[in-house]
Amino acid sequence: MNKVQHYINGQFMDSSCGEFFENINPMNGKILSQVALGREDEVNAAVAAAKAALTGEWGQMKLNDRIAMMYEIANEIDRRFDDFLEAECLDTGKPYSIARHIDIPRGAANFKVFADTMKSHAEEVYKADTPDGRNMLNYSVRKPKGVIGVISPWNLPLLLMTWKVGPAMACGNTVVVKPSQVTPTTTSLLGEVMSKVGVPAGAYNVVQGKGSVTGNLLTSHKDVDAITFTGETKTGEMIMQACSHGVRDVSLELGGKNPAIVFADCDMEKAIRETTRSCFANSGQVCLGTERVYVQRPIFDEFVEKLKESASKLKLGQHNDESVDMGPVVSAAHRDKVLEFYDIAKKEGANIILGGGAPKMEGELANGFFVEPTIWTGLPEDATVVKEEVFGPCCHIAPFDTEEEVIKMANDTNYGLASTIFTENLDRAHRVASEIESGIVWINSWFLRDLRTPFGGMKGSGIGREGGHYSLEFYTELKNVCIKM
Ligand SMILES: O=C(O)C(=O)/C=C/C=C/O
Repeated sequence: MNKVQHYINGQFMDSSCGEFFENINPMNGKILSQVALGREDEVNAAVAAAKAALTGEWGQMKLNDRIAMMYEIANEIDRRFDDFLEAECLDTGKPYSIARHIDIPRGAANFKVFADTMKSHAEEVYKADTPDGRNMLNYSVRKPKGVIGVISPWNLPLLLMTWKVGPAMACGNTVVVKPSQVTPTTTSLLGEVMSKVGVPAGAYNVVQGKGSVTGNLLTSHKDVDAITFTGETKTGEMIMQACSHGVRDVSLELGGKNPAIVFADCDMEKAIRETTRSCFANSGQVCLGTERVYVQRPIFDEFVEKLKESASKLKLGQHNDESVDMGPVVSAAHRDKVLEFYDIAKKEGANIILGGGAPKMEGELANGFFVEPTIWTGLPEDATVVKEEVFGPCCHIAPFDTEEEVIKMANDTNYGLASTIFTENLDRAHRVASEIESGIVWINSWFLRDLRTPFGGMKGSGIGREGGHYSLEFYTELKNVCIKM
């Protein structure tokens, strides 16, 4: 049986308690591997190794050498592309067709983009008069924050973990990563990359385990200088509380209930294609995904019919079948949660345009955690699946008449992460984009990413922005130095 171990101080190891937990394959419910269960000993060892590395070989490394090492890590991820692809798809159930183009390429890109940022980033310098007729020069310098706790989610495990580890390490920090218990493998695989590249021991550490135990130990550890987390809003609130002890910085990218706004003057083919992606890609398990669709009344019936037709063509199946569009959701627990929302929608009187349950799968996939792509209409704006994040392959479509009305509906949520707008009237596109309360707005597109842009949510969707120099703001301490001349 495969084992997934901790990676601490440059070494793979089991837990001192000798305990493991099972990693389950979402495609068939079978055991994939035994995963070391991290507890106090492992968290303490990982944090101690990370802290020591700050003053050891890693902390003393010259900037250019560290930048070069970031590129080497990216190149090694590329060299082991197929290993990362297989590991990620087996852990998550996502098909090659998604992981090959999104998850794994971003694993490498997330190191390269921050190596580039470190090379080109300029700091501010100000020259000013002083009261005694002389001058002063003020300049700022950045120092790494120290030991960064990284708690990464199960929907895009490698992408979202390296979206934090890349900038953190590029800025000279050390990291202790606690991946989700349901998707442990690629964090340990990245440990093999770090060893291969010769990253000094202690710079990158992984403690496997359960959020309620290992995660809590990490976020409350006094030698962890800052925490970055992507995941559910409730968990984010708890992590923020833990960080208040010792006044430690926290970066949170949390949940969303993202609206798509489709105007009657849209390019219908584009709107259908992009909304099919934003609702159903990755089995709807994308924080940026769409779960509310607002369509201007004159095209409402046509849009519903065409989205139903598009979604009904999605092929569910095995991760390594290149023709498969959608796999299972990540775990039995998440499958049950999504199906519970499906039942609630039915009870609250939804028109079920498509899906609404679990599909009949053949062979060993019959034990997989599959749910049907689902489309509802006819629910009021205060319905459960219109207000709460399902995080599954589903959406509710509602009609609207005026721009003012739809902006109000779109903003009537505790979240504020992402939104999409479909219109060929660019004045309207920019006008509506400026009114929508979300950190990210895509116009006539979805999940197009320039990694230098500010990425993050407002309201209950999080705190802080990641990407380009925005990540530097979080992963460094900024110091101002003033010289009198
Ligand atoms: O594209 C990104 O950088 C990113 O963070 C994606 C997040 C998706 C969350 O589910």
